[in-house]
Formats: sequence, C-alpha cells, structure tokens
Amino acid sequence: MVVHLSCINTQVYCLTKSGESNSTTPIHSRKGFVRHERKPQKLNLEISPHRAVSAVRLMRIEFGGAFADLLNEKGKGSGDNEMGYVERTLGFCTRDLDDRDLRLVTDIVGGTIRWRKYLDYLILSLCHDPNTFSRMEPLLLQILRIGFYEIVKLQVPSYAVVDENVQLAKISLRPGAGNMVNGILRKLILLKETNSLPSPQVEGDDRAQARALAILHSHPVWMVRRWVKYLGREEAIKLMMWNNSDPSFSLRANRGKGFTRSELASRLETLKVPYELSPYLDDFVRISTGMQSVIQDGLLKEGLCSVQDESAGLVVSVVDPQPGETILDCCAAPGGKTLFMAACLNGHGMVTAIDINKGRLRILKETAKLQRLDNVITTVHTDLRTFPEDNCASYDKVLLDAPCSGLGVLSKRADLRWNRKSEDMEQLKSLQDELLDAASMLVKPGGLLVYSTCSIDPEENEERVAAFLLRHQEYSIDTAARYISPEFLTEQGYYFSSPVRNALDGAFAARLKRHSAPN
Ligand SMILES: C[S@@+](CC[C@H](N)C(=O)[O-])C[C@H]1O[C@@H](n2cnc3c(N)ncnc32)[C@H](O)[C@@H]1O
Repeated sequence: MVVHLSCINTQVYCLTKSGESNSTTPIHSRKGFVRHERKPQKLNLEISPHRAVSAVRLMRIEFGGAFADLLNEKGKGSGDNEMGYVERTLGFCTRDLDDRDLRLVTDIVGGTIRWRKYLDYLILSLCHDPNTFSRMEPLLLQILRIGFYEIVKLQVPSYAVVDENVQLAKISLRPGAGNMVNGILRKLILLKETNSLPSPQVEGDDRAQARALAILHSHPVWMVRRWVKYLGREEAIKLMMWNNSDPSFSLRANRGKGFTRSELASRLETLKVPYELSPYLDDFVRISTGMQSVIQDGLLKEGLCSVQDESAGLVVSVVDPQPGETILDCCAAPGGKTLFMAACLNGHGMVTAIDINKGRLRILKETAKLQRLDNVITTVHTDLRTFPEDNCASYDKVLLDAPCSGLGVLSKRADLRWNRKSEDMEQLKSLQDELLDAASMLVKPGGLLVYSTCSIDPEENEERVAAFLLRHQEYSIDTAARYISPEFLTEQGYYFSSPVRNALDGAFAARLKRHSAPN
C-alpha cells in the first residue's frame, strides 16, 4: 500500500490508508510550537515513529513541563496518548511504537537532553550567523539536535539521519526548513569525517575554563564551577562523564508481598534480562538493560518489585528499621524509602508517612496497598513545619529525606541539570534547616533522627548537619559504621555514595542521636 505525502508551506496534505486526502491547519502557539488542528487521522509511513516521537517528547520536556523519566515509562506520562501529541505537534501520526522504537526513543531523548549544550554549540558553530540560531523555531532546533546527536554520539549511518530528519522538517514545518537541515547536517558529516569538529579550548581564567568544560561535557556553567571548587577539576570531569553515561537501574524484590530476590532473579532469567546481585543489599538486583521487558512482564504493576537505586536503599540501611518500631518518614512521597522501611518491619510496627504533596502521597498510598504494606503504613498530608505544633506524638526513629537539588542523580534525571538554577541552592538550604528543626521535635529521647539527601553537595549535606548540631545540643552524631560497608563511610561517620567512586547515584545520610529533652 503506497501512502503518498506532499507538503506546501506549512500545510500538510496526505492520503490516508483509504486514499482520501486530508489537510491540517497549523496553529502557532506562544512558545513557538506549531500545532496542527486535528482533522481525520493522517498516517505517515516515511518518518520512523521513534524519530517523530522523540522530537515531540523533546518539545514537551523543554516547553511543556514534562519530565523525561516519566515519559520513558510507557503508559505513564504520555505513553497511551503518544500519537495524539505527535499528531497535534507535527500534523501527522506514524505507526505505533514497538519495543525497539521505544528503546530508541529512550536513547535519543535522554541523550539529546543530556548533550543539549554541546549539540547547541556545534549547531551554532555551523550556522551562517548567530541570529539564525537564536531565532530558530523550537521544533526545527529539536530536529537538528536529534540529527547532531545521532551522528556525533550514536554513530548512526549518516545517510539515514540526513534523509529522515530532512523529511521530518519538510513535512512538519515547510520545505525550506528541510533544506536548512540538509545543509547543516551535511556540513557536520564533512567535519566529522575529517576529524575537524569545532571544540572549545579549555584555557584562560577559571571562569573561561569552566565555560569551555561546560560545553565539552554539556552541563550548566554554575555546576561546573561548584564541582571544580569542591571536588577538583579531574573529579568534576569524571562526575560529568558519569552523568552523561547510560544510567543503570536496580530493582528491589518486595518482601512485603513474599517475593524474594531469588524469585526475582529467576523471573529475570526467564525474561532474558541480564542482572547482577547487589553486593550491598539483600533484596536488590542490578540491571543495565531490559527495563522495558520488566515493565511489560507486569513485575512492577503487580507490586512484586520496585525500581529503586541502591544508594536510596542504603539510606534505609542507615535507618535500620526493626520490627515493632514506630518510624516517622517526614518527606515521604512517592514512598521509595517508606515502602522499603515498611517491608523491614515484618508486619510489626508502623511507618507514618508525611508529605506536603497530596498527589504524590496518593501514589504512596496506592503503592502501599499494591505491595500489601498498607497495614504498617499511615499517611498524613501536611506541612512538616507545622506538624509538631498540632501533634504531641514522638517516634523511635525519624527519617528526613529532605527536598534537595538532586545533584547526585543527574545520570537518571536527564533534564534536571537544565532545570536547576544556582539560586535554588540557597532556598533549598533554608528549607532543609527548617525541616530539620521540625523533624528534631518528633524524636523520642534516646531515639534517632536520620537526615538524608540525594545530593552530593556538601552545603546540603555535611554543612546542614553541622549547622543543626550547633542549634540542637540535645543531638550528636551516631556513626553509620555498623550499617553500611566501609567504602560508603565518611571520616565523620556519615553515609555517602559517590557516583564516581561507587558507580551508584549520589546520596548522603547522617545518624543523629537524641539524648534528652530540648533545653
Ligand atoms: C526527596 S523527595 C522524597 C522522596 C521520598 N523520600 C522517597 O524515597 O521516595 C522530597 C519530598 O519532600 C516533600 N516536601 C517538601 N516540602 C515539604 C514540607 N514542608 N513538608 C512535608 N513534605 C515536604 C516533597 O513533596 C517531596 O515529596
């Protein structure tokens, strides 16, 4: 069956499978989207579905507030309605994504976001004049970024990348846009083949060097400066390389549902998903590929296992939940640590899970039910800062997994580096102090407060604990030595996982013991 497709200006004319002609009317929105008014569905068989979907997802992430990690799970975020978004943005739809397409979309979207700064530097260098770049339509820029990423980083055969991206620009925008993509991609291929891609020189003062490193490793300049200050240049570069590498994931078998790690391992063997057992945590396995098979097999939907990084699991080891204990999880949603702590209680004791975000707390509640842990979890929707005023309860253990910059999890959260601003750090630090003060009032005398983050930034970690100890003489550090393996123990007795050293997400936790009632 031949599907004929031609386009004039931004109007798209094509034949449907039944052969009738349709058109879409382009609408330009405030943020530069070209949206096409929906008429009967137009199927385009020339553009690969993964390419069309990748371009649309990139638009949604950059301008529509979508999160890359949510879009990657089919059925969540956008999966079910994917073609609706494609049709509204591009003016046509493609055939549905199969598993291979989904993997390609995940690779292209994740990689293009991570490498955005570097790709833009190359695109700008290859434009005739800087205005061409600064005035470029957002969709055209996404198409170019995809092409550049495929050629420079994925080593996809050049002819396929040029042909398809040119077609995509022509059909979704106009013929002139296709010509421009053609010209720039061909220039890029030539430069790549002759080993003469533009590259910024790391020279000059600290600021200039940070700017060049930020382009080469595609991170915001402020992050580079911060890491060079705290870690030194070599370590900062290694960290950026880790953030740009493909993330690997770990799965936690859910004991609450009587599902053991060896059962999880045999399910993965049946699915032909390669795995490794975690050397640090009894319930965890590591996988670097095959997440799509795990999702399709229903392991997550049935509540038999959860996706959880070992670095987060180790925070629970630092809390060391024991059957019979009362535990308060202060910033609990969506519940990764709450659920793991609850599973450790073996049906005896209670985890009270507080969060200010009602929607996220609802997810926690539903997951607790699914994982058959709802008998040991109570949820409270409130602001932790006001909770102690209205509540005289106190707990054996209190976990404050504080809102933080997330600078330890940039390999998994591809878009986070571009959303975080350096100004956020000061606000986060004051919030962390306020939350620590509130959490400290809820610990029984003789009880334990654990402060944790998924940040690698000392200002959010060690410095917050030091400031807290100055304000609260009723607390002192209790070393985490007994609860984690030595490679994670800092000199001060805290837990710290380093992406570079431990090849896990970055995380921090401090055990703080309460001696007596506050003065
Ligand atoms: C790092 S996340 C927690 C992740 C969670 N512990 C887990 O393992 O899945 C921080 C949480 O703090 C919550 N939060 C922020 N400010 C809060 C406040 N004032 N009171 C209670 N929760 C708050 C956010 O809604 C967010 O869910």
